[in-house]
Amino acid sequence: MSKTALLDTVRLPQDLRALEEGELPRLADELRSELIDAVSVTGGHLGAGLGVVELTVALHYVFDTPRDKLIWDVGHQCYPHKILTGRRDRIRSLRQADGLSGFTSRAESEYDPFGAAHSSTSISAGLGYAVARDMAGEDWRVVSVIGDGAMSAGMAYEAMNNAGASGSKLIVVLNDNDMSIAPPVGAMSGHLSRIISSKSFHSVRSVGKQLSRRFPGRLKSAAERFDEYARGLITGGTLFEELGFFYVGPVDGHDLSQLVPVLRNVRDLERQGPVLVHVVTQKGKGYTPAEESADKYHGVVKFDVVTGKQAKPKPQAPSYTGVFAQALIGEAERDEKIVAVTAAMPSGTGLDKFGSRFPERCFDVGIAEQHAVTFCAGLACEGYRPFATIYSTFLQRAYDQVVHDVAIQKLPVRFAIDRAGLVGADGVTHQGSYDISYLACLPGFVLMAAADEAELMHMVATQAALDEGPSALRFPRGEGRGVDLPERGQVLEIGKGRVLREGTKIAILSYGARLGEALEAAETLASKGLSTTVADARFAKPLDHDLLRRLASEHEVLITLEEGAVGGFATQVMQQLATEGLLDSGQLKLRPLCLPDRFIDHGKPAEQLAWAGLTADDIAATALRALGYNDAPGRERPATA
Ligand SMILES: Cc1ncc(C[n+]2csc(CCOP(=O)(O)OP(=O)(O)O)c2C)c(N)n1
Ligand SMILES: CC(=O)[C@@H](O)[C@H](O)COP(=O)(O)O
Ligand SMILES: [Mg+2]
Repeated sequence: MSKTALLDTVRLPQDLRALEEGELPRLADELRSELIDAVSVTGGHLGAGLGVVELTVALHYVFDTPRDKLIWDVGHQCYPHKILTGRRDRIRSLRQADGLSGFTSRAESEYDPFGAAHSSTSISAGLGYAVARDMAGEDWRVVSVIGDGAMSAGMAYEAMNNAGASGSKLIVVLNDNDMSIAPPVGAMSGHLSRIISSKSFHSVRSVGKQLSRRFPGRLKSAAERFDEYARGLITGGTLFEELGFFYVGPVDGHDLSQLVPVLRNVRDLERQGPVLVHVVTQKGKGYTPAEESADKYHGVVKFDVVTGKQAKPKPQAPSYTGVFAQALIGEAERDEKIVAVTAAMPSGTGLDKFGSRFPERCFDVGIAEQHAVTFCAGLACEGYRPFATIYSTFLQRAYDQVVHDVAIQKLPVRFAIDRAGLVGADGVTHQGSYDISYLACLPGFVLMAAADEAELMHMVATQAALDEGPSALRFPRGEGRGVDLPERGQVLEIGKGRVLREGTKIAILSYGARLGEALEAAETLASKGLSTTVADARFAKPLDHDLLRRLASEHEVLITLEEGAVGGFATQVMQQLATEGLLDSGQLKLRPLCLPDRFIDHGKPAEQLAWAGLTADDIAATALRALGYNDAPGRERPATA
């Protein structure tokens, strides 16, 4: 029999449920091998999936998915679930154009009842499902699987507060691997560690086995006895119980002989209200390179399965994140009031470097973007200069804090918005598409976007010096353009852009990192005898009114360019031009190039840029069409879907 024969017989969870319980460890081993092999060719999130292999097998074995709803928090650990739910044949297309999503997706499978990728939504969604089920008088189960890192977010507590007081039956599996992307932070993490290190943890190993012997079946009496037994032996004094949950655990999440009977009994518990099963796992489990690495192979590029060595391409230029971190460290050397805050993304934002240099001035608040923003607001009230360093997509979660706690109070919180624009393989949930739109409408904000890494340094210096009110600086994922870096950033004049190339017929006004494409398009147009100006707006707010007037009155075509959604920079420009009456004559051919009004899926960044119609060819074609060259190369850019 071939090594993967058992996994080959399992296309769907119903096949898995036909196996003998004793066969499950072997299936788990094969599943783990398949996961490692698949991710070695696609890259992606590996450590979290390795840690839930046994849990995934046990959940699909015990619960009647998809009738029972299994909701994974974040969804970055769901590759084993995808392999077992009819998607094994496409697993090597993960995160690639037209391939499987790297997260759960309702559009992809009936086994994904709720789409995710941002954390800590699973208990709320699960409770919604459970209440809907009860109102409809139906009887399926709902299981939400949430990590210890995701437990640090406010939403998880809001949901537990609601669930604990509700009579709806909801099963929450807390997958506690004592890791977030970085080591977990905060008091809750300490609470979980204390539960695990308490006596009850050591007894549960035997308790799990006892349970399986004593209560093997689905009989009501067994379930009731389990209820009593568990109450007496494996619960006690947890925060979850205080919140109205029936707490079960901790359970060894890699021991199927514990997991299966415990889950089975929880499934059959004749008790209303929510249950929390505390499962202890190891991130990266079963793959030595992952287990031994500091980040447990949370996210990897393609790698060699034997050595675990990742195929990281040699960088051509420093990353924006790296330059940001160095620039901020430089500013902080000169200004002791500068502090920096991350919401569980120290390495992704470069604040790990800042934290090494200034441990007392760097704060990882956990997955808690809302708190991060208001925490910064409080720091600013006392004269500190906080940099709230948050990915564009995750800052969405803290919008009211940005408006209510920062903007209305005119507090000088500096938002350093990394991953602004298209992010590649993480896809639709992680695109940094909206920050320009959602910030530019707020009075008093200063908004900047870096066209290259030297500009990024100037903008960090500008933010550091800006004490009057809130500011935001956006920059993309990945490498910079390889420009020379200054010794230190220079403070820029607020609201002033710069002209990089003078022309007479066409003007391209770029905001942010697509300036390179604008310059390339200008070359193409110039080669056709069409003289083209290229300007870098630097600021979306306040706008450079003089520059706008000049570009609008001295050119036949004005193209605005940004890697952001409709309602962003172009909207600000059009508003200003219209207000000044510069559109009244009807002479100017104004063409806004921004992200199309649809969600952009996973793929390579270059593919996504092409889908969005923001390549140099697209820019040139837009100018040509505006001038009546209807046979211009490039695609007609759809305004909407
Ligand atoms: C709102 C939000 N902030 C940040 C992230 C980035 N992020 C993805 S996974 C993760 C760690 C989650 O830790 P945990 O829930 O314990 O899962 P584990 O990776 O340990 O399995 C973080 C911070 C996110 N997805 N969503
Ligand atoms: C699941 C998640 O939200 C993070 O792991 C994210 O994928 C990190 O993205 P970067 O690779 O851009 O840091
Ligand atoms: Mg974790």
